[in-house]
Amino acid sequence: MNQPVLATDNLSVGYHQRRGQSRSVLQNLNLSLAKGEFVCLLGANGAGKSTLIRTLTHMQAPISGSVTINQQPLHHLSKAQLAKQLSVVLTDRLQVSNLTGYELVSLGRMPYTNLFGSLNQHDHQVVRWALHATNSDDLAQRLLNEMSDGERQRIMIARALAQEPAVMILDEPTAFLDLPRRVEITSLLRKLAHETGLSVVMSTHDLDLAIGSADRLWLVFDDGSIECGTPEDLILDGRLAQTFRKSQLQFDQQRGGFRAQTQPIGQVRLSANGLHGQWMQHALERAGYHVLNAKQADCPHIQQLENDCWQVEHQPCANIDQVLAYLGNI
Ligand SMILES: Nc1ncnc2c1ncn2[C@@H]1O[C@H](COP(=O)(O)OP(=O)(O)OP(=O)(O)O)[C@@H](O)[C@H]1O
Repeated sequence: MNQPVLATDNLSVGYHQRRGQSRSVLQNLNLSLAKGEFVCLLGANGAGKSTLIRTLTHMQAPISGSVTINQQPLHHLSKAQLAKQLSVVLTDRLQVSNLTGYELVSLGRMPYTNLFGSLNQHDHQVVRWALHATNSDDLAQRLLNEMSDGERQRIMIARALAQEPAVMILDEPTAFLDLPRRVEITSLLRKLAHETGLSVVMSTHDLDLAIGSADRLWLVFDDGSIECGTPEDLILDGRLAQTFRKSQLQFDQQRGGFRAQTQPIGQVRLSANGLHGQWMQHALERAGYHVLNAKQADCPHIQQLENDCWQVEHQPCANIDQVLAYLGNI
């Protein structure tokens, strides 16, 4: 395997307390991030994601162990050297200001500019490239305080990209966004990783998006460890379900999502296929039924006649709503 771009060696992260004591939140981490890899960091609230991100980005000292970037320990790098290797996008609602998008992205060139911060031709080229790569050309002349949260997040990613780092680390970049914008930002980060060779770690609570787009997940467990793997391996071997086992949720291995753990209100048998069949199953489970497809079950049988045309026992139903209503009256 190629050398990792970012790696941790027996890293423990946490907080120093009074009287020289320390409280570690995550321990003995040996993480590695490859070139061009897109990783999502997942874990329950308070699991330690932000603490890890602050430590990986040198904003907080480790309790023990070390972090290296391109084989160099973080603490050996000057601020400017580190900024050329690593850029950070934090959770906090972005501070609105009267800078234009272009001016903000230009700030990403600070590690490369002279004392006065003047940009040369190459710097301007990189700024324009970063704007373009994040689909933000149209934001260049717009004021930050006139942008939506999604637009501001894109421009913050462009600023981080203008640093031309090897690694970009983002703490919940999709936290304040609606679903289409969350999908847009996640796809953008994945694309940047795969097309430009940037290595990206983003923490998120968007399980579906993480499963659907990350090359690997870093899963934070409540014992302070982190398990790494492809989303599919972590689903199949049950580790993803285990991460959130304390919450009253059940992980659905088939669909790759969590469901509230509830007692089923009854059993039904479903004979259906295709898209309509999938959504019928979804509706039945949402309504609280345990759905079987085995023939032996002695329970109401829902049969698909064609697309959204159903028969429950001998009752024809024209849509899912009618099936649920009929079942409710049996
Ligand atoms: N400044 C601090 N001093 C001491 N303990 C802290 C500090 N900040 C966070 N913690 C504790 O460290 C643990 C991990 O917090 P952290 O914010 O890293 O979790 P998280 O996974 O990012 O949570 P969330 O998903 O809610 O953002 C928590 O128990 C938290 O209370």
